[in-house]
Amino acid sequence: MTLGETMAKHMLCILPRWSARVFSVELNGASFYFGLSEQQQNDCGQHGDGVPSVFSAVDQKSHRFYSLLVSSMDRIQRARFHSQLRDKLLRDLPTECNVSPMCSFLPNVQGSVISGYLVKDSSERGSLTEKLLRDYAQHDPVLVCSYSPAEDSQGWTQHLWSSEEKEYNVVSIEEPTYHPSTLNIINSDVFYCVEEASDVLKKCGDIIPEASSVLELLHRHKVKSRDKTDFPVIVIEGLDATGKTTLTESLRDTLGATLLRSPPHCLSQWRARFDQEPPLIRRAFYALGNYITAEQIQQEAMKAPVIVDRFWHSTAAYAIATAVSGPTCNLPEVGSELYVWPRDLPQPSLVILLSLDPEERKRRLRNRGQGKTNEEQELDHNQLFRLRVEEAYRRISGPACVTVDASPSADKVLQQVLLLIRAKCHL
Ligand SMILES: Nc1ncnc2c1ncn2[C@@H]1O[C@H](COP(=O)(O)OP(=O)(O)OP(=O)(O)O)[C@@H](O)[C@H]1O
Ligand SMILES: Nc1ccn([C@H]2C[C@H](O)[C@@H](COP(=O)(O)O)O2)c(=O)n1
Repeated sequence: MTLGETMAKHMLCILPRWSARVFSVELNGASFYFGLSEQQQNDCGQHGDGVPSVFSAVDQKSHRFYSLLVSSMDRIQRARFHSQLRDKLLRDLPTECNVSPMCSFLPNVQGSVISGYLVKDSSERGSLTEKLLRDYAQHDPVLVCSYSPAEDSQGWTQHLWSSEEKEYNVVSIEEPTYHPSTLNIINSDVFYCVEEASDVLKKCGDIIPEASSVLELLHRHKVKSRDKTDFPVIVIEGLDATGKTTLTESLRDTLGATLLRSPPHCLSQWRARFDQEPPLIRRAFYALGNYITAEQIQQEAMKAPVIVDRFWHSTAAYAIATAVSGPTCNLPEVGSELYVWPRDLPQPSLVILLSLDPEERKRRLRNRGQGKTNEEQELDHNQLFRLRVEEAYRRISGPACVTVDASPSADKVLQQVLLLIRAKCHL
């Protein structure tokens, strides 16, 4: 079957429910929603005040809009093509084109999100953009639509560039209860069992040879059981530069404990490689790192207390905060299943979250003067992202984290944490 035939078959699955789908565009930090209607109504109530604001401003009528939704059937291919598509659009389109993240989804239906981009073209040479996007529609796994002012000039029409060339009225809709970015988190951004994360890495063995090495290590470090360990296991969490390294090393020395970290040292050589990959693959790598660390914890906690620098709280909190955009109210609600600890990952005895005023954190980062990962730079530049990570940390349950103010001196923070450990773990 050719790529075109495979895509046509896949599109047939989407199209029957096309008009039930909602479209969401992320523009200047806000989400805009619109829907589709198949009926041709002359009634201006169809559009009128209800024209979705992405299209509503008068001057927008001189622009051309296009949407591209990634429609490959294979989810690894879909994840990789989604991140390549943005680079491709920014490289190929005239500079007057603006590219914003968009997606289409069935309201409140888990796993229904199809991601893509909205292109707003303000260039004089509209034909160039159109020619380019027609070429994408033919050769790439994307479903392309264009938008034009409706004939009654009251609203907008969506033209689907499939073999059917169907048209729909663009209609305004109410904001859905759940932000679409929360709908595809399970086993795409956050993994709730080892099999789901391993499955992702198994499927990318052909394109990422390092994936097989990670799986081999995982096989050698299989978690044996979830039985209670002889000695307590204490996890230290927090944003970068909140003092985790400083504290975990002091705890190791004071308690005569073993210090472990997630991802474990044995994965360090592949971390940078997986950090370049889209969230599906990157998060699966970190999820598996937790299972390898869990096996090391089980071994070591038979002999002495164990201190762990980052564990599942970090994996889930960063993944959820990245998947969701905008303010913290877009996060999955408190008590959501998305915050629940994986059933096959042994739980630590205590999780401490170090919290620090953003200005002091920046000061410590400056003083330390090391290079930063993209996500660390994002924490610096994007205060909404930082708030989402911190809030997601606090919402994770079973075990929930105990927040400790990390602004006093390193010794005071150590004493405070020792008090908590002695109270909770009877050390
Ligand atoms: N309580 C404290 N008061 C003042 N400075 C501190 C304190 N704890 C740590 N620091 C300093 O802040 C900087 C960051 O600390 P540290 O490396 O321990 O943070 P971290 O959370 O492990 O960071 P990362 O996650 O990026 O590795 C270091 O220069 C450290 O010496
Ligand atoms: N168990 C873990 C540990 C780390 N991560 C991710 C989250 C951030 O992107 C980054 C922070 O790690 P650091 O730079 O402090 O080593 O790594 C994770 O997902 N799970």
